[in-house]
Amino acid sequence: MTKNGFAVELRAATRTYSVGRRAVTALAGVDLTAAAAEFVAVMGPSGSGKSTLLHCAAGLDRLTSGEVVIDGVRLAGLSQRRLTVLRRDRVGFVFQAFNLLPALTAAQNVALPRLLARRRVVPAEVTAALDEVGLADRAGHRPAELSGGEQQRVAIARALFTRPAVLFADEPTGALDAASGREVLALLRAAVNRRARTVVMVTHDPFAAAHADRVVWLGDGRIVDALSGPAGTREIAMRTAALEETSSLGEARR
Ligand SMILES: Nc1ncnc2c1ncn2[C@@H]1O[C@H](COP(=O)(O)OP(=O)(O)OP(=O)(O)O)[C@@H](O)[C@H]1O
Repeated sequence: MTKNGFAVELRAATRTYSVGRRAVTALAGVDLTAAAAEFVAVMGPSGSGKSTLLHCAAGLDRLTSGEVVIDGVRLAGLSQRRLTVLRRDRVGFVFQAFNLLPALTAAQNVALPRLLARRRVVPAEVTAALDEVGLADRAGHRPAELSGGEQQRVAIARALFTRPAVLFADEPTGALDAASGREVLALLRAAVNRRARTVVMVTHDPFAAAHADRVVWLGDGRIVDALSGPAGTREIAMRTAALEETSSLGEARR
């Protein structure tokens, strides 16, 4: 944890892309922080900037202006090499499509980031990481031999294995059935409650967002609404519907 208690901070985060001669503003000055042991959900309509926010916050993409600080380290000041090291050591990422390596077993997938960092891997620790996601008995299975929910649980074990300051999750339940989605959300919640990890999750699903401590909504690259304190699925769904109505009215007027 940093002195100010934030695992991740975005300050006036702005990202524009050039598309031909046009500039597309994906993020237009976002201020967002996630405290240590906090679970933040990011919602908003398609194209509102959610993935861009997550990718910039995780150091997978660079801001055009503004700043990202992870665990007290400003990303802008880092060389490519140091950024890679910070991403490897301090950041976990879980994707909608699991992104496991198909040729490796569950255990090898979990151990891979540490092996790539040329760190020692203790087999018992890999087993413990898989045990924590309920898959100790699947350690030798390859992704094709696991269900989607099981693959995502391996991906979570892999992301948490380096004990990251922050775990970013991009629609982690988007490709899962309801029961598997619930298991994944319970694991993310447990990582916050039991391991004091910080989670920032992009989701379209109000039920998923209801697992967070705080929900923020993006619209046109800006934060347009926020709910602090745990909120129910209904409340989140109602706010989402209201914002989507406002944004489609805005589009119709343009
Ligand atoms: N690499 C890129 N080049 C050009 N434009 C981009 C790029 N990435 C994102 N954009 C644009 O930036 C805006 C925000 O995109 P982003 O993918 O962050 O939205 P999103 O909220 O994650 O959408 P979705 O829910 O559909 O995934 C969109 O207008 C998108 O077309």
